[in-house]
Amino acid sequence: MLEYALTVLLLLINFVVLNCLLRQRRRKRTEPPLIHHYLPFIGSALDFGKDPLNYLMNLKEKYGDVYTIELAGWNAHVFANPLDVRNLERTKALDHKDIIGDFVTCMVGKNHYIHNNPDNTGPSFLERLMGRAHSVEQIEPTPAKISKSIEHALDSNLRGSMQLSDLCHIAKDSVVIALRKLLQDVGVHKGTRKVHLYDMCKRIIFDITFNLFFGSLPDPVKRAEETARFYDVFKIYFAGSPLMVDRIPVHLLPATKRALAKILEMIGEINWSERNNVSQLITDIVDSNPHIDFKDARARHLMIILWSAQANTAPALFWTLAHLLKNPDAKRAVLKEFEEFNGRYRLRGRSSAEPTADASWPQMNNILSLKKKDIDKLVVLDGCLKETMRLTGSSMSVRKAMQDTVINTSSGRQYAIRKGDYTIFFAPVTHMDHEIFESPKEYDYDRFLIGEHEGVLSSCVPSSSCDSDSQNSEPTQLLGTLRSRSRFYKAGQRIAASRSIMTFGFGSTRCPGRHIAMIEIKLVTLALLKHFDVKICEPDKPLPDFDLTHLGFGVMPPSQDVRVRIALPDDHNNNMRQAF
Ligand code: HEM
Repeated sequence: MLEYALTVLLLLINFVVLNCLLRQRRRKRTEPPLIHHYLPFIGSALDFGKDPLNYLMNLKEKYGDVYTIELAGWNAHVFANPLDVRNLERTKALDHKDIIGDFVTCMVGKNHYIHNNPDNTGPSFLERLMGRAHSVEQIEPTPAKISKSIEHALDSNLRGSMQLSDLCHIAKDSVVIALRKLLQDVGVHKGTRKVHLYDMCKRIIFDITFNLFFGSLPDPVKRAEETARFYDVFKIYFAGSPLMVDRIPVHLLPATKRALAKILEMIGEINWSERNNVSQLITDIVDSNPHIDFKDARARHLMIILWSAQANTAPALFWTLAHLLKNPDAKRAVLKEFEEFNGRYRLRGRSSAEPTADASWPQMNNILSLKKKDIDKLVVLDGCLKETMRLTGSSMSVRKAMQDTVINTSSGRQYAIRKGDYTIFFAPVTHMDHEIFESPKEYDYDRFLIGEHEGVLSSCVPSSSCDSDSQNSEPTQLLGTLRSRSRFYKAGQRIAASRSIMTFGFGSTRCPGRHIAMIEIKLVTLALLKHFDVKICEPDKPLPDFDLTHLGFGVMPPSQDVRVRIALPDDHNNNMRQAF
């Protein structure tokens, strides 16, 4: 009996080994160098997961700018030179729709597609959404039309400059209301309070995003209660979502599954007609199909928007603040620029936000009166955000070859790519490139600036004055001379600043929410650092490492939270009287 079992086992092992050998990919002459792995299917996944940047950089050193790895069953061609991004963008056969569709399907635990891919031979967008309850012909508008209108809604409402100005207008109220709610809840008006910075960023970004996109209840108390109810459920789902993206079946994550079901139910029950300022993006998505059966799919779609708008913005805000708090020169320069801007334009604003009953609480009129075009002028702040995006961005832009194709590289070589293969561009490979950025691991707040700034910044009136709330400083040459840096160089070739930071992906599919994300982060940063006294509790401790579970999504969250002390500035009341 034992002999029989052993023979079966040996046969089985032989079969598996033979199968793996036969299925092993063989490189064709025109294809990129192929890295062989000991573990079939898993391939590079373990090494990549441990230390992706070093793993890919070592391979680049050995094999050059383009090579092929097997990553958890995918044949992935890694492109490691930002000068090749333009060619990747231009290659029509490369597509991201299946990738996003797959990602979204993981996120909601069932088939759900954001784009209708005409090349898909499988069930279409609505067939998937509706579990085939209806044939495509029965549904009006058609799946392709709905998909198109959602794509259009994302594109026009998040990228158009008029629409962004409108969003910015609502966002500044949302920022002031969210900050006031959170900081008064922890008791900052009663004295210094210690809070966890990342936790605070997640709460603030949720409050802003939810009310900015989904609109808000007119009654401030009900608005706050509703936001808190949504956040309590959302945060459980959010914590489990990286595991869902890693394809852990949702039924193995009971808390996440319950939170997902609950949040979809809550979204489905929203009465849009009783809300103020529902964004055009959400209105367009809600209107994209009036069919009653679309309700569940619509809730899933809105949930994806809610998730996409938080997942990277919250960690990006955390790192922006953490780096500014760790680097007093950077913080001083940001506040100095804002003061000069205020001094020059004498910002005065009116809020649609309810005025606070507590007169000693900052009204933040200078934040409330900022317009998008004003924010665009704050180049030092913008430079700090870019530097943060560079240091913390881990986006992995993946495209699928929908047919056999050839990609040219900047070195003049051509590589054949097979239909069904993937191309990968991992942003940190560019962000940490010594040829493009000097000392790339360091935070250098003026890396993205050019102009005669050094003397001006360091000669800025003593730090206490730079930190003060005074609005009276005369404009100096600072605003006039500093500009955002528009290009970098690698191997003597120009790289546009937009391609030197790839945290938002690249090409036509670059994150549509990037502009509003930056606006939110800039508004919160200014409001918090300008109107409150914020300090890291343990200033000598280095900032935490990255939480690698979010690798490839965009911005990596911290592996640990950082405690900060927040208080109203000592001279708050005096300044308020002087300034307003
Ligand atoms: C710091 C903040 C953010 C970062 C780093 C970020 C990053 C990204 C990345 C890397 C992609 C994939 C792009 C590609 O495949 O090339 C993406 C897609 C997307 N992002 Fe963002 N994102 C941020 C904020 C937002 C916000 C605030 C929204 C608001 C709604 C948003 C909505 C989306 C959507 C809808 C997609 C899918 C686009 C499509 O496939 O058509 N993102 N984001």
